[in-house]
Amino acid sequence: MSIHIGAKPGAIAETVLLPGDPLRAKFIAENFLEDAVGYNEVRGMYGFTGFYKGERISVQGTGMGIPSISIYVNELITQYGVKRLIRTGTCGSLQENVKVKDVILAMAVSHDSNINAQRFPGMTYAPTADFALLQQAYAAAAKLGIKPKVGNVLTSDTFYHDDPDYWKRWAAYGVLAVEMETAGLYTLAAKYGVQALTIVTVSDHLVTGEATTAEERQTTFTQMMNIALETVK
Ligand SMILES: O=P(O)(O)O[C@H]1O[C@H](CO)[C@@H](O)[C@H]1O
Ligand SMILES: O=c1cc[nH]c(=O)[nH]1
Repeated sequence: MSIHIGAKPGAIAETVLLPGDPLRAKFIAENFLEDAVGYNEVRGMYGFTGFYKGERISVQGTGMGIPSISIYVNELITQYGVKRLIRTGTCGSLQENVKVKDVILAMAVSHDSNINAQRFPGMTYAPTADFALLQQAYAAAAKLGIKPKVGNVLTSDTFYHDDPDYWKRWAAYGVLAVEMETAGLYTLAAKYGVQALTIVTVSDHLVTGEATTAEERQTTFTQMMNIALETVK
């Protein structure tokens, strides 16, 4: 057991899917994995291990924001030997041509994270996806008939910004969408020499104001799960 994950040694696979929402972790385990067994309920942050087409895979909720995902990613890598981490999350589109329910592969990530600002004082680190995983995910998506957007996303520490137009600067520089964890995930994966990729589905649109319901976010964004699972099978 680690401080925040109640799993026995060996109970977590080397490949882990990471949704922010623990109920999405449960949904993935129940609908996409065979013989899934729960290994964590600490803080209600569900974790399960099962099989997808014979490949042993775990799925672990991470909570929201870099501080929360960093706790799980640190413990998964350093205490459970996890080697491949794929975030399956939601995001807000910053571009007219990136529509609600589109899937994005985060090739790189911009951020306003104070955690990385403290980690690299006076310097700027550019967190990026693992190239092999990115390539495999793009190929897997093509085989599934899905054409994901690929590019730069924004990881923000803040969901409710004081300035409602804060995102427009990022949008002007081609950033596709905003979420809250990928900069932390990619930075820790680089630190520990393991593979990471973020696949996100657009749940709402900052340009048009469109939005999806919590239930849709939990249960209908299945393309990204299929891409993630086909990537690592
Ligand atoms: O749906 P998840 O994976 O939680 O991702 C997005 O949703 C949350 C905000 O509503 C943040 O965690 C953001 O990154
Ligand atoms: O972090 C997030 C996720 C979805 N939509 C947003 O605007 N931000």
